[in-house]
Amino acid sequence: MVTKTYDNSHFDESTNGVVVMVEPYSQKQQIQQVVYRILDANLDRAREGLRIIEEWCRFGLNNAQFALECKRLRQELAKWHTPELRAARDTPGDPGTELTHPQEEERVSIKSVLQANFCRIEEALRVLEEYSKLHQQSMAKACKQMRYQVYTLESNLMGYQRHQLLWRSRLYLVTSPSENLLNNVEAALKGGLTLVQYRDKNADDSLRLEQAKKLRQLCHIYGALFIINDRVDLALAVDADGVHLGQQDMSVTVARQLLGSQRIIGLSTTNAEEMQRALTEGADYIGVGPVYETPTKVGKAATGLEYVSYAAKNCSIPWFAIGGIDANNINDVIDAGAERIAVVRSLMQAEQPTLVTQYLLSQLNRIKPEVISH
Ligand SMILES: Cc1ncc(COP(=O)(O)OP(=O)(O)O)c(N)n1
Ligand SMILES: Cc1nc(C(=O)O)sc1CCOP(=O)(O)O
Ligand SMILES: [Mg+2]
Repeated sequence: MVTKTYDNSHFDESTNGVVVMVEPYSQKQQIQQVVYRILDANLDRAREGLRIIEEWCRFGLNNAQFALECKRLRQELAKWHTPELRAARDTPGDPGTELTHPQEEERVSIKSVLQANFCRIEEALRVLEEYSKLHQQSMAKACKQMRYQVYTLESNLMGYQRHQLLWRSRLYLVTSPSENLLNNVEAALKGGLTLVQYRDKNADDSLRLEQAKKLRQLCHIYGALFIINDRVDLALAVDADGVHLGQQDMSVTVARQLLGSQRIIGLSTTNAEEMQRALTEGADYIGVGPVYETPTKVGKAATGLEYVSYAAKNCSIPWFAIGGIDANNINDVIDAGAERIAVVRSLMQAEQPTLVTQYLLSQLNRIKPEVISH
């Protein structure tokens, strides 16, 4: 005789009212409810994350293409969010609503908001893919496809943001070894700097790696781009925004194969021929110089302002005049046609890098914004 009772027991006339155990059926139903709750929660999670990204694409970037892709994905998810899944919701009984992670509270920039939400969507889609295998195979397949579409969206959007910021950047700080490296760079970032290159020709790799990681983090906090001089491997190791190459370094073509299209590749040029090669090989920006002879790059002859004027007329990608530029001669360089400059000593040896950054930017910003285009 069965004496145990179960929630999903039923009255069976054939046994004269004796309670019949239907445990296998009951368990199956309970598991189905759990699966439905998981699907319901993760459909919401993925859609919320997409909405957050969509708002930035729409209002922050004014980019209809990215915004539409987010909307399309949200709508596709909505199709799978059926009433039976919604009916399984039990928010008061969900212990997860109380759990937060400290990182959820930390959002230092738009980039970190976007990255956190892409991560959230991708995780949710992975959960949906796995659990919907217990519910509906076609849903599992669709979620897998959507996950790959979100990876593509992430890569395209993050790359787009990088390139937008590159085009908007007018002042570029190339660092030199300094005991005050981080403080100096931070002071310049406080002045509005948006582009930083880590350059140390002599340090050990372990020190380079340590400093590059710290600088990347700092730039990330201030929403600035972080580029590594010479070394593609280091750029990848610290997840930098890109690399700056010289004529003697690895070619742009090979660097592009290693870094992909979303990261930035810059190339030094000293003449029209090198500029043309940089354009043909697909560099994202070039250095134009040395405009003046400089102790920072001993032995490299100055190109003078003529090459600056040539770049102003012929270069279709962002270019930075570099070499011996400071607060005293910046207006000569601007008058020759420069819209963007790169400096080492002017900021690394400044007593007040914030003020010097603000001054240099104020001079560069006198150039009409419509001149700088993408
Ligand atoms: C913005 C910018 N322009 C030029 C250079 C010089 O690069 P390169 O010729 O490779 O010389 P090193 O900097 O490696 O000594 C640069 N770093 N940045
Ligand atoms: C690193 C570098 N590259 C140059 C080039 O012309 O390719 S000039 C340069 C040094 C620029 O330093 P400063 O601002 O102190 O003169
Ligand atoms: Mg180099």
